[in-house]
Amino acid sequence: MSTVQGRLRIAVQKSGRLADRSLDLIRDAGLKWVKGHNDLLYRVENYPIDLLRVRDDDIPTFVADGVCDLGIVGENVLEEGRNGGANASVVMPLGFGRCTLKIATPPTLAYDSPASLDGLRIATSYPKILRRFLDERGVKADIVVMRGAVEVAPRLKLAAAICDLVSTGATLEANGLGAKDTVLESQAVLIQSPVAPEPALQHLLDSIIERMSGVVSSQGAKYVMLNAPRSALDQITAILPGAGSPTVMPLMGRDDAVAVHAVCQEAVFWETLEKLKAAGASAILVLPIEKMM
Ligand SMILES: Nc1ncnc2c1ncn2[C@@H]1O[C@H](COP(=O)(O)OP(=O)(O)OP(=O)(O)O)[C@@H](O)[C@H]1O
Ligand SMILES: O=P(O)(O)OC[C@H]1O[C@H](OP(=O)(O)OP(=O)(O)O)[C@H](O)[C@@H]1O
Ligand SMILES: [Mg+2]
Repeated sequence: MSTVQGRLRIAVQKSGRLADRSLDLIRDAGLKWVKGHNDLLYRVENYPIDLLRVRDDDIPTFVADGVCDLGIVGENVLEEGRNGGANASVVMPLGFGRCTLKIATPPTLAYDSPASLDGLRIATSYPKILRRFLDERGVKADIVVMRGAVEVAPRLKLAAAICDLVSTGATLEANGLGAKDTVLESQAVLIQSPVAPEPALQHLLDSIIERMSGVVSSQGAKYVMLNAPRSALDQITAILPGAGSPTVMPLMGRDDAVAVHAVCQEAVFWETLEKLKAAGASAILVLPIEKMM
């Protein structure tokens, strides 16, 4: 049973890289709140739901223990937080907060493969994930845990190499380190508690998940409308990126051409429009999609 009677709880990062995008997703799923005095808890006005704003490291535990029904957290934090007990399950990847946990080394260290780390010290904030990575490859290395500023460890001679999150690579570059092997690819995920909510809230929980799924799948998706010569229909539908079966409709007074409407799940670039045009398409419109279910 959820700990608060009559209300669902969603755990989100209070401040940091995932905070804004997590609230955007929840807002796009139709939830409304006003920021009150209580910084820890946002009370949703239009549904019996509270948003619990916490350090991201605490989110997997809150969700695993049933303190929260849902949570939004990076896969890196979720993996690092796994233990022997009941865990939160991943409902879906959310497409933001993408980063990679990588081994990085200074130029003075000869690195060919993880075996090059044998006998060395590696600094990281992700000791469990790194230990598993090394064990799977039979590499014996010491791990020194740092909560932040991991990239300074080689300069301070605290460690020979590091294992840290990378996205643009600017932090590594600024510290004279080079990215090597990938330990984990990560993005934000929606996680769900193994503890069921009280029965009266199950329907709301399912509906929030479905709405979030709709928001995520409509992100980047486009609605494309165009006119196509019948003779080029196969070629044109093949060019449309990530379109399932497009809708094909007659055009009034035209036997030789049809209107094609398609939902494209992948980005529609100018290059795609140029290819469509070259294949005979005309009157091409690309529209954003606000909601999808
Ligand atoms: N450079 C990055 N680019 C994209 N996503 C990142 C990057 N660094 C981290 N992330 C993702 O964002 C999550 C949150 O990062 P952030 O730096 O805000 O965490 P934090 O400092 O641990 O915050 P908290 O105070 O909540 O503990 C990370 O766990 C990771 O999933
Ligand atoms: O490859 P880059 O784009 O440079 O990003 C990588 C940096 O981003 C993260 O830290 P963040 O900036 O979130 O600060 P933190 O270490 O205080 O969490 C991560 O720990 C790296 O230091
Ligand atoms: Mg944290």
